[in-house]
Amino acid sequence: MIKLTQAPKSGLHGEITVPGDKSISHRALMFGAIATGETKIENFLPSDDVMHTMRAFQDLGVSITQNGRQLHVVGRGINQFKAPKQPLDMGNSGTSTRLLMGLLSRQPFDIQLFGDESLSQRPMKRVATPLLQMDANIELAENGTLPATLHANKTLKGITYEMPVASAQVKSAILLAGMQADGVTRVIEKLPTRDHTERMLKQFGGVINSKNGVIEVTKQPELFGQNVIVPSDISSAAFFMVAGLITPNSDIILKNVGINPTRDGVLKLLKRMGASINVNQIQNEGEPMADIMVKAQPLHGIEITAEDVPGAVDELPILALAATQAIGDTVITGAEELRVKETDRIATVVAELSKIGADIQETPDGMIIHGKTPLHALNESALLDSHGDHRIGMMNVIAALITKGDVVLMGEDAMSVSYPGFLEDMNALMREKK
Ligand SMILES: O=C(O)C1=C[C@@H](OP(=O)(O)O)[C@@H](O)[C@H](O)C1
Ligand SMILES: C=C(OP(=O)(O)O)C(=O)O
Repeated sequence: MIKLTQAPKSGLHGEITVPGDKSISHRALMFGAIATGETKIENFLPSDDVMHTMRAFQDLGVSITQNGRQLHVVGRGINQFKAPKQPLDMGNSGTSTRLLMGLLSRQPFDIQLFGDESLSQRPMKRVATPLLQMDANIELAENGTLPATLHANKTLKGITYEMPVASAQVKSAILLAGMQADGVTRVIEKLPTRDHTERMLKQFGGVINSKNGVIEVTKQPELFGQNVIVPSDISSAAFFMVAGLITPNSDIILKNVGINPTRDGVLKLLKRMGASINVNQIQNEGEPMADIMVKAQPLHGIEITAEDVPGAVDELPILALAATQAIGDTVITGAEELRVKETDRIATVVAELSKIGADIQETPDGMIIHGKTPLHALNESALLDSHGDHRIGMMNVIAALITKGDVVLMGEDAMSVSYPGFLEDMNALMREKK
């Protein structure tokens, strides 16, 4: 349990570089492991989730050495792993689990995957269903969850799969299996989801075509080790963007943030709320990056609908906090995917922000937030809870900056799932302006 603090009257100031992107760090490890030759990863994110992916590959016989945020992977080539001696521990990480189910669906030995309590409740059939159609041999627990067994399997066949949910994890699992399958694998997306897998496959010398929502891949003969530079995670940066916008007198610069157009929904939505955010692009190739400048300013309520969700799916909790400080109503619909994340994020966002006086209602597929409401600890003191969910923990820390009264946070450890050092970076922005 930790005591949270309000921002100083002079606001938040300074320049920070948030850690590397979680989605890209997972994928860099995966492609490094199946490539031939060496892969160097710069600005790797050593967070709890990504470390579970790293240890899984070590259990599969891949040599990986870590030096802080630099990683060195000696690839084994596709289908060249060693049989692991024990079940692979996926911890809290949906991305590790779902992508590895696809990547490891054609190995000559059985592999078991298990996860923590939260991950063991999340739906895995969405990945197993298309993989079974590809002739993978996957067994899940009766209710379609972990633990999973990926049974030994020699062949996979390509399929055409129309995605029933907008999910980059499902798409990536199919593509990672499709790279090892006979024939063509085609994924059809109604709404675009993050395309880091597609971009990285190209960087590693693979061939993949994507046009008008149809992504096509065939068997990849060989991939080649690369130097990967991981941009800073826009999902982590989003907490400080909102902090800078809603905390009076603030101005913050966020360096080297990944602004892949399939991930930058938070910028688009904040701009729609009236924010003027300065985005100075510094790299255009591979994964685009920018320095982002935010200043405290007034916001107004907006409608966020299903089309907006995939590009900002992990940022909706912090956007809900921004909406409490926006004038007018913010109505979020088409966001039922939030119910199957680390927690039911519709329920946990509403529960937490209600504790500090937000006017917020839960709906089946989203929430309605009436702004602008001053936040204050009801009964002088508020006991906030991460519910074991990193993004809910960080949302609470940012909320406390503008909440009157005593605020404490339970379950703060969860934040290291995606952002080890979050509180230190937060504190650095709180130092009084010189
Ligand atoms: O592919 C990825 O790296 C991710 C995809 C998203 O999940 P879904 O595919 O379930 O939407 C996102 O919520 C998660 O944090 C990371
Ligand atoms: C949903 C998330 O991650 P994952 O699905 O990998 O657990 C997240 O990081 O917010």
